[in-house]
Amino acid sequence: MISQLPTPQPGLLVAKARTDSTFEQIPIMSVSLTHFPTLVGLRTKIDSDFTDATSADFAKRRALADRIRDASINVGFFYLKNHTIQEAVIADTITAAGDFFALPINAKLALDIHKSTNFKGYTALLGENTNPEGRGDLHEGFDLGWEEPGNNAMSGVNVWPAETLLPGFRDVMESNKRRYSRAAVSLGQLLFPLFALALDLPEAFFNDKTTKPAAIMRLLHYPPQKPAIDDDGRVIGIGAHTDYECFTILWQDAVGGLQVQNADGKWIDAVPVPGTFVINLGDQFARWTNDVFKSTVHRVTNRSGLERYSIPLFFGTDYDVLLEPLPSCISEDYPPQYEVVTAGDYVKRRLEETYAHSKSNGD
Ligand SMILES: O=C(O)CCC(=O)C(=O)O
Ligand SMILES: [Fe+2]
Repeated sequence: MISQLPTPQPGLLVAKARTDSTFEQIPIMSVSLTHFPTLVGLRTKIDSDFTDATSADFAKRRALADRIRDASINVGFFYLKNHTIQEAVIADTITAAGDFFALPINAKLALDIHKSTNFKGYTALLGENTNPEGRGDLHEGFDLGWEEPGNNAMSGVNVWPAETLLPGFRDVMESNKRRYSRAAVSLGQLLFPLFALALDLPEAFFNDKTTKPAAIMRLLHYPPQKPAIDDDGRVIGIGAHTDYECFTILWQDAVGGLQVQNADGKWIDAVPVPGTFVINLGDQFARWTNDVFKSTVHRVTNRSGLERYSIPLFFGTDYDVLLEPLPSCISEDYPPQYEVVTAGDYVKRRLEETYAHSKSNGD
């Protein structure tokens, strides 16, 4: 495979990186998508207080990218507001998710993710074990992706409940007007140039590496956790983990429970901030940046007594892109930390590990 990296600027970012990520708060960024008219289903929102992610003024884009770099180096998480995904699209998606999870268990298990060859479908309570030291995660999920032709492990068709069983569910997830995933993928495509700038790369650096949005979307439902179920601390909503792709766009409801671990091991609450998404970096970026950008450990424990819903959408690069450390993230004193693998092989391996412990469910 041919290396796609630009001319080396050895060590540049290593020098800028602070590695003592002892953050106590998660920063809030704003993007205003005033120059992004092609997005389907999005409202254009103008807020002059905020730097425009697609401003014609490079200095504004640079300033936003600098803040994103700071968050990426020191926290690995930030909130994004002024994202312009319509509240109605989010609301429709969450209502449909609630209806799906309210189906009888057998109807859901008919779509068990273990039956799928491309990691699509339903994950039962305790079906996933995100932290290998855990005993299973106390959430159920439904995974879908982009049905674009492809020949890799994650591409291919989605699975759906019968229309008679759950009228309108597929339409909400797929129709252009109501589709959350399309809007969120567009938002992700807006973020890639900012991340490139944050890495002192040409803004178009990721364009030819993200030609098929390798985006997996999940509907997640966390029932309230009773104390008894967590006696040994090994069953929580989602066990401590890092995400696998470049970054995640996460919508969370107002219930709370997401926590992010800083370098002291302290768990910082990612409290729900109305009107925002949580953006967090994943392992693909950590590998590309030789850990200069942090793929920060996080978990969810839902002790609210309420049902919690969230929608993560994971953005990776195309399957065959090599996760090579950027020259700016290597120095003589700081050599490459990871073996070079393709983005797709990495994600596939992590997905297989995540579901391995419940494999017999789908047989
Ligand atoms: O539900 C959440 O808030 C987080 C979900 C998550 O971390 C994941 O799916 O990787
Ligand atoms: Fe995660």
